[in-house]
Amino acid sequence: MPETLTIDGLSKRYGDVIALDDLSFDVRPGELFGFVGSNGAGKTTTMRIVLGVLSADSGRALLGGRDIDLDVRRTIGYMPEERGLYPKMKVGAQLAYLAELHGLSRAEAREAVERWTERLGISERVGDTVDSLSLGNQQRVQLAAALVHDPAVLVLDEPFSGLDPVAVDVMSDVLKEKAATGVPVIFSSHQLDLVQRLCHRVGIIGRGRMRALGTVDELRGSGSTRLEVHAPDAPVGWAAHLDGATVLEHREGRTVLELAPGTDDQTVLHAALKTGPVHEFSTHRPSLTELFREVVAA
Ligand SMILES: Nc1ncnc2c1ncn2[C@@H]1O[C@H](COP(=O)(O)OP(=O)(O)OP(=O)(O)O)[C@@H](O)[C@H]1O
Repeated sequence: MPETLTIDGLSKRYGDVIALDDLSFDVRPGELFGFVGSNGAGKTTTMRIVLGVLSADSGRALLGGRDIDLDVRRTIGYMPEERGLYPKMKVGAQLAYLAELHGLSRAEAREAVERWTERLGISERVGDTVDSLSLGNQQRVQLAAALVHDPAVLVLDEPFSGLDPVAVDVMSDVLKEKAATGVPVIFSSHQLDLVQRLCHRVGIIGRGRMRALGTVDELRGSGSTRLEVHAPDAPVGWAAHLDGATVLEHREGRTVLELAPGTDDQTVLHAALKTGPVHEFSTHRPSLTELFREVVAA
């Protein structure tokens, strides 16, 4: 039965560095959750604590309300940032070994290795050692390693970094499919266009705290809205006194305004129409990348 992954008040210091500061969020069954943040924001630290390879100073990680002990940990599919494959071992043997380590019988392991190497486009490489593969193919093997034991939750640290566009598509499809079966999937990434396209919800972490959390639409709707108005007869200062609107630029009848959350854009349109014809009136919602910059700079 699919279960929720809960991060509950995690704090972690390394000496004077506060890596995590009372961090809480959850990843729900069937959800693709994008975990984004600047370098050093605390993503890897969080994921390592979830896996139990690092201990928190305080707070807990839970799966289905249960502490993540050794038994629960075996049900997690994990792709560590530093990757974790044995370079001299053959791909097929390594994946089968990992599957058996997670409790599959030999026959089940063989079947799972065949299925996932086929799905991830590396079936011709099962007899090769990991270190003879390109980095992108090693990453596909790493994803196969996270999947062969049919995990109850997927925790992936930068699974998309260094992949070619075809591999990005394969990785995206596999993550979507896993989520569609009810598995909670969390992955970190700096590729925000990809996160925007793929994820149900996104958490932006900064200096160890969750700075923004929600669906992509919620996040983009919560930021400031920009409006571009082309009113050729509008004099300079026509929008200077509109409540909730800040003029960012005014040039040759084109005005770019930033609207505070909750400001009605129709008020701006009425004001523009009072100056003469309005040839263009368009809203521009911030992309996840623009929003990220705002949140991180705050
Ligand atoms: N073993 C360690 N010893 C000391 N400080 C550490 C250690 N591991 C992480 N840190 C510090 O903890 C903070 C969080 O690091 P973390 O690796 O979790 O960030 P991240 O969000 O994964 O970054 P990136 O996007 O660069 O991978 C950083 O300031 C980092 O320098």
